[in-house]
Amino acid sequence: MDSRLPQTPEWQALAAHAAETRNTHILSMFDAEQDRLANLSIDLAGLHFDFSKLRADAKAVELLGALASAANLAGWRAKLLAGGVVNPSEGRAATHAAERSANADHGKMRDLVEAVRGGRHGDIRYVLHIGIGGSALGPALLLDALGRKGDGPEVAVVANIDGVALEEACARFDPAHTLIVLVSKTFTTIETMTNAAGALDWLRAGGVANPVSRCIAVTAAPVKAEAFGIADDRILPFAETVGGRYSLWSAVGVPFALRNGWDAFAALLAGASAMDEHFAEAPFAGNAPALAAALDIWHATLLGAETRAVFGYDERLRLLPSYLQQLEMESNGKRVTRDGAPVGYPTGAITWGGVGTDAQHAVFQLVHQGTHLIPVEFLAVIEPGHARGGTHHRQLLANCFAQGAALLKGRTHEEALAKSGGDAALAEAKTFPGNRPSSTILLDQLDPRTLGALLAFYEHRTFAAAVLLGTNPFDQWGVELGKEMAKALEAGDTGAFDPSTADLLRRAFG
Ligand SMILES: O=P(O)(O)OC[C@H]1O[C@](O)(CO)[C@@H](O)[C@@H]1O
Repeated sequence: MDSRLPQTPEWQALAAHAAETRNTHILSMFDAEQDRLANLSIDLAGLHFDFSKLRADAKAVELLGALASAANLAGWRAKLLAGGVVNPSEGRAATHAAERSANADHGKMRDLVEAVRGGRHGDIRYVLHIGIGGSALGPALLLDALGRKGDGPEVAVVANIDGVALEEACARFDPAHTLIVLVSKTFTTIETMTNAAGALDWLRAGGVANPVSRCIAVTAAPVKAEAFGIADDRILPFAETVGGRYSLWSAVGVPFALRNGWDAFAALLAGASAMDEHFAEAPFAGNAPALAAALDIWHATLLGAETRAVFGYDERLRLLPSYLQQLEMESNGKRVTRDGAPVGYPTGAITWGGVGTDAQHAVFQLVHQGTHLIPVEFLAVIEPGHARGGTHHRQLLANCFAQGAALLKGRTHEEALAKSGGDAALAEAKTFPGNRPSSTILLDQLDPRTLGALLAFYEHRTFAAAVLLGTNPFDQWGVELGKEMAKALEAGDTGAFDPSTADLLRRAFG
């Protein structure tokens, strides 16, 4: 019995099975389970999920299914999708899926997007999107992945309070032709409000007489945006129940719609909606977000993998790891259950990653031969994102698939010896343990629809993991303390701080 885990039969059965099989070779699972590949593969909405190279056998999947039933995943999922309270610490629903349903009302956003793109707000060639966290990472990913296909204004996303970020973006743009989109759910975030003031100064200095008339606000606090001086017809509200890191489907996605047009934004929502339907209806073993979440917990909580790595073998997905870091770590980096009881077991893994093939030449040494257990997720797109011919793309995909195969198979000492002229020490250095878990997500193409489905998959996977862990994925109290302390520090309050912090403050501020 594992005393750190909940004392329920489902968790204890999982713990016992994990103890028995933690070193079972994944290749032997392929031998023992005739239909392993088919059982652990799911196809939907232009995405192919292959979980067969993860280190979980058929029994583990069955026990995870029992855990999902005991945790009432179906009930929580229904509650989420019906707009029930799934965020108890804030007494709120989480209505991001409603933003992409047939009933969502994006009329005001659409009118504004079409007016700007149609030239009815002047000759707008540039958009400065100012926002941070969930008010930046999703839009930045969409624009980086798909923006080069857009024909609307060029967009720069400015997040950091470091003035370098704003200065760099402004240097690219002409104030006479720039629209500012201020995105903040609360409309109080210090970074966004500071950058907003800086951007207005830049417009003013560039000869724009009434800079605030060049702003659009996207917020769940429209009264604050009005107080900032923004006219009602330029305020795009979204619901309090849409969490920042789940908000790109709401008006927070406006810069992508401005760049790529309304049809592209609608296709993004349609792809996400297809994933919502799948999540709502597919039984556990064939439900991509639910199964992925359960397998995440198997590796993180039961096998003790502290991190999980994500590598998109596609330049257009280079911002995916930072987007997922917020989605997964702000959601599932929790130390108490939704009832407020401390958990005694690992919750969300640390998400990190990069882009392939670059990462192979940087961090893969540790992934292949280091001492940590790291489930790796590979993403690749069958249709190339460029017109430079097949060589680039064949090599890109071959490298992606080779990494998963190498992590799985490894290289034995004997094989390494043959490559080391009989030098045993060298052979040991050249040995790869193998049996390292990975999953692969293969996209037919990267377009708004498939990207929408992919991001909705990650959202539901994050939610499903929280349900299995018994935690609340929709609050983020852990970001508050540092914010409060920064305010006090900035105001020069050295007294309340430890000697090291007080010294740093003296050195920097005098
Ligand atoms: O949209 P806002 O209110 O400016 O908040 C930005 C981000 O700050 C956070 O609250 C964390 O500090 C995120 O959850 C959020 O996405």
